[in-house]
Amino acid sequence: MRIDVVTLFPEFMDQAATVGVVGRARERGLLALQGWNPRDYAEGNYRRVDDRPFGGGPGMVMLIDPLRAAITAARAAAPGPARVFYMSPQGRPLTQARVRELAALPRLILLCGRYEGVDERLLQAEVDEELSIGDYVLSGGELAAAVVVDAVARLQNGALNDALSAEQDSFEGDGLLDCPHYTRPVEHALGRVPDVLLSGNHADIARWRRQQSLVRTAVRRPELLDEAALGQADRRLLDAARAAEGT
Ligand SMILES: COc1ccccc1CNc1ccc(C(N)=O)cn1
Repeated sequence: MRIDVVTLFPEFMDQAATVGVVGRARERGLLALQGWNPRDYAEGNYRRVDDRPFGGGPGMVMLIDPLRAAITAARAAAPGPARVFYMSPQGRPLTQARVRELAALPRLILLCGRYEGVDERLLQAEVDEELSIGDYVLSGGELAAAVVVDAVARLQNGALNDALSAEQDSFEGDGLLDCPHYTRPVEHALGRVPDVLLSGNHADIARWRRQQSLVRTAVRRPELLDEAALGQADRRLLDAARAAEGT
């Protein structure tokens, strides 16, 4: 997979794209990443990339032409069509289901806005879809782009060794919250590891983890339960947990 990021601060992406799983995916040739700075395509000796908003109001708006030239250069840098996404609070909320769809695409171009945003004519002409990582406003789209890069990178085959298959088999794969995790020591001032996890009984462990995910989702994010594909066994686990809690 190739991701091109159009941003006034390409160095911003460097760290997020060098450490951990993303860095490893790049080393393994699973992900190619390149930044494109609109300022490199800005005309004039001030190399303007923004200007004042028509209609007045505070702040600045990013100019069409430097962005358009950067997007065109990014498109031309590799073969095949690329879908262009604009990171914006006005975008479609990002979910793991959507991340899985994005991770299957051969190419993404992520457009990062700064200031008050981008001239609407550029968005209409060049952007296929606006994406939001949540209902809040950041000073620029770069952090949102780094979130997308990380989320799709870890889904590339070979990026996560065995953890991804576990995730997809487990509940995050079908919309439930994750279960609690424990490691050494068994006994600690903060408490003891649940005995089932020490039992070596893989069926009991899987059942306990499923039940924990179901209960957590029911308590913290009940709206996710409605969308999750719960089986008969799931409902029994939830009922048993509620009976045990006396809730
Ligand atoms: C004032 O900033 C803007 C104004 C308009 C568009 C983009 C920006 C860049 N900022 C962003 C970008 C994305 C998200 C998100 N929720 O995904 C939050 N903020």
